[in-house]
Amino acid sequence: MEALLINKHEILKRYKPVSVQAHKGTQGHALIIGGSYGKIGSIILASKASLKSGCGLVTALIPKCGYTSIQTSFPEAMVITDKEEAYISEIEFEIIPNAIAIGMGIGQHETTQKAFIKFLKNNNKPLLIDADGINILSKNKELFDFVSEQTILTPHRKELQRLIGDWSSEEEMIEKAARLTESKKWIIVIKGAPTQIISGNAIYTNSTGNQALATAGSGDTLSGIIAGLLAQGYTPEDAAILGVYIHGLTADIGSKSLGYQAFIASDIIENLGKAFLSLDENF
Ligand SMILES: NC(=O)C1=CN([C@@H]2O[C@H](COP(=O)(O)OP(=O)(O)OC[C@H]3O[C@@H](n4cnc5c(N)ncnc54)[C@H](O)[C@@H]3O)[C@@H](O)[C@H]2O)[C@@H](O)CC1
Ligand SMILES: Nc1ncnc2c1ncn2[C@@H]1O[C@H](COP(=O)(O)OP(=O)(O)O)[C@@H](O)[C@H]1O
Ligand SMILES: [Mg+2]
Repeated sequence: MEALLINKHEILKRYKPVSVQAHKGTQGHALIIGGSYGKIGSIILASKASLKSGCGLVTALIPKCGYTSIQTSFPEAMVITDKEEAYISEIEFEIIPNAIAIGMGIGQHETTQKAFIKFLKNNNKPLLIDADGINILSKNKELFDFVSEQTILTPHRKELQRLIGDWSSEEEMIEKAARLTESKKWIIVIKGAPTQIISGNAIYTNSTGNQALATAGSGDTLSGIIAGLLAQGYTPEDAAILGVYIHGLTADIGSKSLGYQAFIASDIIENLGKAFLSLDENF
């Protein structure tokens, strides 16, 4: 496998500044699906992160319990609510999204699992699967055939272990993950310190980020960033690489004033502007 470092040089090959002629239609529409009672925050974080990563529109598909909190805390998002109060029971939408992120906070209720399976069998949009979406895949491996090529999976190491089984070394972990990406043509973002991305026959190691990111919701936020980039038309590989880099850069920037303890996932979102501006300086 080719081993590459994700540094600014690598990023500037892939990054596209926003066109002067842009309007919200050209910037793409991200659909963020997930949340369950007590975990609506994961979708608020992911939705906000997607819009602040430059997509033009974002819609959140959540259970009814989350409606008021998301519309109040993040009025820019449009919202579709499930008929169920506490969990998602069906995944249906009229909108035509450019990219979808699913799984954050979604839980593993039997009905949610059935809805997720039906969604996978019908989806044809660029897709990111995170968190409980990955856990449902791990429990239903026959679903792998319905996860199309170029789908981005963003497991932390525990989620990865559920997906590919245990490993006795870092090399074995990479080998097992690479076997899966080779056969399914997925892109796997192994979140960690540092994060590594396996795509095609390459493994990319991120050069940004720090322990400020060891905080609830930082992965949900990364899923939103990558979905926002996917919606803008970045290829899945570029969206994953750029998303991981920018996500880590917000912590490098933000922890300078906040330190490591007080930096929380919302600070990732607050520092997205500075992170993108550091790339624009080169254009
Ligand atoms: N505010 C919210 O609504 C939040 C919702 N969340 C959602 O909560 C659900 C559960 O996510 P969790 O990741 O907490 O649950 P998991 O059960 O997947 O992971 C937690 C367990 O995995 C271990 N673990 C976590 N990260 C690890 C790493 N990098 N390396 C090794 N072990 C690791 C922990 O020690 C713990 O034992 C997900 O759907 C997630 O999206 C969380 O993201 C937290 C915030
Ligand atoms: N010590 C660390 N150094 C760099 N990145 C970290 C560190 N700890 C956590 N992260 C990053 O924070 C994110 C955690 O993701 P995840 O566990 O899914 O969070 P959550 O599910 O709570 O949103 C990942 O992107 C991971 O790479
Ligand atoms: Mg997570």
